Amino acid sequence: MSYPDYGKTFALWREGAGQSWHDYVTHPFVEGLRDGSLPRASFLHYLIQDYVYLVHYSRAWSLGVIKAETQDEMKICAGTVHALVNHEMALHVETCAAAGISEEALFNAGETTENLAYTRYVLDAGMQGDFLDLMAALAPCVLGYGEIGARLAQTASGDTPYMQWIETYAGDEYQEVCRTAGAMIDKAVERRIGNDLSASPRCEILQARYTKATQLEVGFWDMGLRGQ
Ligand SMILES: Cc1ncc(C[n+]2csc(CCO)c2C)c(N)n1
Repeated sequence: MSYPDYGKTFALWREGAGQSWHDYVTHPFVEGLRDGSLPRASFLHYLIQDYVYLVHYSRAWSLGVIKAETQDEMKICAGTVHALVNHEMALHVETCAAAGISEEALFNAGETTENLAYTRYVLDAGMQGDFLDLMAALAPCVLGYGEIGARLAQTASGDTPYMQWIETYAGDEYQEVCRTAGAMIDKAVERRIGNDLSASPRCEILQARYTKATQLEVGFWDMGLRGQ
């Protein structure tokens, strides 16, 4: 099956991540969302951890504002921080509130090791490196959920209780976010490396960051499944 077009850097990194990418986007947790078999307790466990994830993930996009070299990069990073803190997290708060879990409980939830490993890895990639190192570690999250949403919208059972989750990521608004992020990454590569990333000495390390973040996404789904 084809995948969405989020630009040429995404296509290269996605291909380079190979089996890890496949494991991420077709994980049993994702299949459980698609066919509705995912236990509610697993979903809630995932959502609570994901709230904490988004706190640190927002910090990583804030680092993007610091590492940006153009106005366009700065605007997109600042806009993403705003969207995360004021909108994306609200979705988690709403769903958890309906299950009797308060925002304070979410903010103070104990962080699992898989969760901590992922976000601190991304932050460290950004602190050690430049804007591209940070983007390579951030990209699997943004673009992976876009690809997952687009696929699930076409194949999900009509009666899955997770349709709202699927529609959030499959919807035009989120797909546009992915295209904008993909185009911004292509421009950032062009500016710092030129038009042939695969021939650059930086290619290997950027790919390693992208692949590692992808594997940490797989670990995050595994963690979600354990919350049954
Ligand atoms: C573990 C984990 N990975 C990816 C996402 C997806 N995601 C995180 S922030 C965001 C908005 C755009 O930056 C999206 C789609 C998630 N929620 N949790």
